[in-house]
Amino acid sequence: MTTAPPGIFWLTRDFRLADNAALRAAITDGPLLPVFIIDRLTLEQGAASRWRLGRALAAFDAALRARSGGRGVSVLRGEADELLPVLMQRLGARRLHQSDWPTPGMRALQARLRAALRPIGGDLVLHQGHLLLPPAALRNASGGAFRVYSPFARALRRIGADRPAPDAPARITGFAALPDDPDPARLDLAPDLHRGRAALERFALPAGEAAAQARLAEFLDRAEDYADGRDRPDLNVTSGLSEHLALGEIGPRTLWAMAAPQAELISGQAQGIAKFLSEVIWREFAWHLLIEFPQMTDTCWRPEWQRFPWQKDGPGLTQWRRAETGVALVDAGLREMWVTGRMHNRVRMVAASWLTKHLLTDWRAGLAHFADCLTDWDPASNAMNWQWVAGCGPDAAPYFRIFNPDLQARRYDPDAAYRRRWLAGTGSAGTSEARAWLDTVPRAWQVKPCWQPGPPSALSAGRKAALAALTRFRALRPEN
Ligand SMILES: Cc1cc2nc3c(=O)[nH]c(=O)nc-3n(C[C@H](O)[C@H](O)[C@H](O)COP(=O)(O)OP(=O)(O)OC[C@H]3O[C@@H](n4cnc5c(N)ncnc54)[C@H](O)[C@@H]3O)c2cc1C
Repeated sequence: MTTAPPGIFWLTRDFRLADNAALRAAITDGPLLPVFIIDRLTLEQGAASRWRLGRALAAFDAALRARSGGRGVSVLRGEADELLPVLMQRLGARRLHQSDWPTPGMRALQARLRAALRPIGGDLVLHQGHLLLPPAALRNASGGAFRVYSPFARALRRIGADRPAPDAPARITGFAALPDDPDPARLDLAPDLHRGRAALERFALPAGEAAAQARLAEFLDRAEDYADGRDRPDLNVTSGLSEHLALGEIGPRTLWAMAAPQAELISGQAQGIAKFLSEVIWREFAWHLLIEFPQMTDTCWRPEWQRFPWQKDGPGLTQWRRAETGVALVDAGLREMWVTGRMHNRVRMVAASWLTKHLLTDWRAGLAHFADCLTDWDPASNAMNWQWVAGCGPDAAPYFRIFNPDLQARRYDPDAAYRRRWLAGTGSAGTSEARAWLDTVPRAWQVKPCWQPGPPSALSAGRKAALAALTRFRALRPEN
């Protein structure tokens, strides 16, 4: 008896059953064989994001097994362009389905894979799922890509993002597991997680598609506070959906389809949900920019900024990485990120501004640290936001916009609850969050058990030095 060839679904960042065109297409090709590959691109990702990816994979595997008579994801180690052609030839499969994840590294890999498939008559079929709309659907009046957020957002709203998102298939016929298949639930994708996994595990939010949908529903019920409260790190106001979106545990289309009608129907929620959707459009904007300008992750969007004399290294950067700058809001945020893999957006902006403006340090050093520590790491959002804060990105903050972290703290953390949570130290007033940070930092850092503020003059001196350097640079390059 010959076995029918499988429908191969190459999982990358789309750990969901619903709203997954690649999965659907694979199912129509034959019994489903979902394959995840631990390749160079996976291993190059930051440790926290890899750790989170492992949880997404395990949750997806469990959800899939529940619908396919126990058949889960096959995990391979190696390079996709070497493994997949051999696998397809062996199993007689012609097509390989993937949800497109349009990073520069993935684009290069897809090109190599296509070249390797050609001689055997195989084909890589890309499906949309990571974005609301493909870049070709959103062009400015001259047919080019938008470089400014507001017209981009207006165009997206005009076209509308509310396409129907297909449900998860009720039952799936699975293909037999591959020999020597490791169990996704037992895989450790981040053995090099240098702060240990205890803290991340303790503070982790539930992973997986069901958790993502529940989180969205729970957020929509309390969205009325979002417009006014989203900048407050001391409150639980934002959705916390970024990890789920980054890993494709929920598709942006599903999110839009669930949220947008509520913005119109439920009085009191409308403003909050509209603001929330405008943030989701920032994510979309970041990806459209990355597709247009793949160098964005390591090259200044504005070419003249390539010459800015950033500090590359030094004690300021080390203190910043170790959350010992002496600036309360900055250190609190960096500690939160170290321990939980998350950091509130307002605090990300202030921490990034401190590094790039007060310390005049290269935004790429900050981007790399965030990429290593964030569980919601997203190459497009990370790069766009770092460039925005540093002033060298598209539609960026003006060069003279230098956040005053103390003013920001007073405004957005008015009772100092957030700062206390992360900086309280080990004494009787210590919080479990602050202790968790002390427990997880490497001994070699020799951090002090009690957080100490830096000299108040650092704020004004840093601001003055930054303004002077930025003004000098601007005078040299008036096109800035
Ligand atoms: C320097 C810096 C680096 C960042 N790096 C990342 C990153 O690696 N991954 C990431 O997902 N976000 C990044 N952000 C954006 C933002 O901080 C997070 O998306 C947000 O904090 C996630 O929390 P939330 O899901 O509760 O957001 P909510 O306020 O509930 O927003 C809903 C969704 O909108 C999107 N969103 C919100 N704000 C932004 C924004 N400024 N830019 C792009 N999309 C946004 C996210 O997908 C988010 O989940 C970065 C911001 C800064 C300033």
